Amino acid sequence: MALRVAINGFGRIGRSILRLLATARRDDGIEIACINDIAPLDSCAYLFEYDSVFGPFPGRIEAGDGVLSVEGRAIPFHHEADLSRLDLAGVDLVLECTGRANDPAVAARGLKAGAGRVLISGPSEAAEATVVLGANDGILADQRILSCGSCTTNALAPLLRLIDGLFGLEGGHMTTVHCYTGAQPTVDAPRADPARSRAAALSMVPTSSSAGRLTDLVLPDLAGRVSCTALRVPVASVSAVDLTVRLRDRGDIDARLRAAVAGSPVLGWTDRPLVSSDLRARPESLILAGPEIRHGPELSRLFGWYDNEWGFSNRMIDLALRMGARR
Ligand SMILES: NC(=O)c1ccc[n+]([C@@H]2O[C@H](COP(=O)([O-])OP(=O)(O)OC[C@H]3O[C@@H](n4cnc5c(N)ncnc54)[C@H](O)[C@@H]3O)[C@@H](O)[C@H]2O)c1
Repeated sequence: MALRVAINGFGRIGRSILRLLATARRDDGIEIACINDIAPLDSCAYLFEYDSVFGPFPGRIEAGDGVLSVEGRAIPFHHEADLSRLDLAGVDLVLECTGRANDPAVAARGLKAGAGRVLISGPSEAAEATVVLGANDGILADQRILSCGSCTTNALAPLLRLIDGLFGLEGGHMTTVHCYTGAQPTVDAPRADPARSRAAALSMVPTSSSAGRLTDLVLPDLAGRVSCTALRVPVASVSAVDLTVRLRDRGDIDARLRAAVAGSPVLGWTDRPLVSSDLRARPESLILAGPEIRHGPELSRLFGWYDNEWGFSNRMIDLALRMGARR
């Protein structure tokens, strides 16, 4: 039986998930029961059809009378600020993509509405656990509210898990070279964090990353070994992990890493001299870039690309299916 899913918050991640479920992952056995957003249906339908990053939707989109129709498949579309006011009986899982579910009351709204479980598309202290595929998915049980972590945590944690197992990770530092997101303004505007108050497309913006805290949460045995920062750059799509590490065993790192990545469900590898736009719409959590890896006398520099929207949305679907399999 198909997994019945509701999407709450039809922004970059909510729309990417629906686009995936209507295209590359159409046959995954997920039925969209409904979508909810505080923005009007017409605006949401327009942004779903015309996407500045992924291009026009390759199919027919129609909207009207509370329904978003994707290639003739009608999806009820609600316009409700408080999800708990909807009737979600029969919905197995809410994909909570509003960015507001750090608040326990918001995170629980889907359950209050009658849905079976909630998967949050970002860090959340309200979640019973944070699960990152390829890093700590062994802890997946019958939790009712889960967080899928962040895009950067999904990129970094599986890599740390892997290199610690292969070489022994003594310590390191990661900078995510991150495209701008909707959390940054297009022109200077007041924000609590001064760095994030500056025009997103005009400067490289050094700022913080939640990936350090979340990676420690997801990989408690490695907690405290890798610090994290972010450099937000004037690019609209695709980010990179730039990781400098001290490894115990330094023998034949590239070849062993490349062989191990070949068996990973979430990590990839490239030997090509790529730039960020080449990685748009890649489904992996992280694609290691062989040509960018360097080894100094004491430290190694690993580098990988990730499409923070598309890769992460694929992980949301993967995790939803894993949660659904426990129904
Ligand atoms: N953009 C990324 O690359 C990315 C990657 C991984 C995780 N995330 C996380 O996913 C979450 C969403 O990010 P995004 O980039 O999609 O943001 P976004 O701003 O593009 O989308 C959020 C959507 O939620 C809607 N919304 C806000 N309040 C609502 C409410 N009360 N009820 C219903 N809808 C509501 C907004 O109208 C908007 O359409 C954030 O927690 C973010 O950290 C984002």
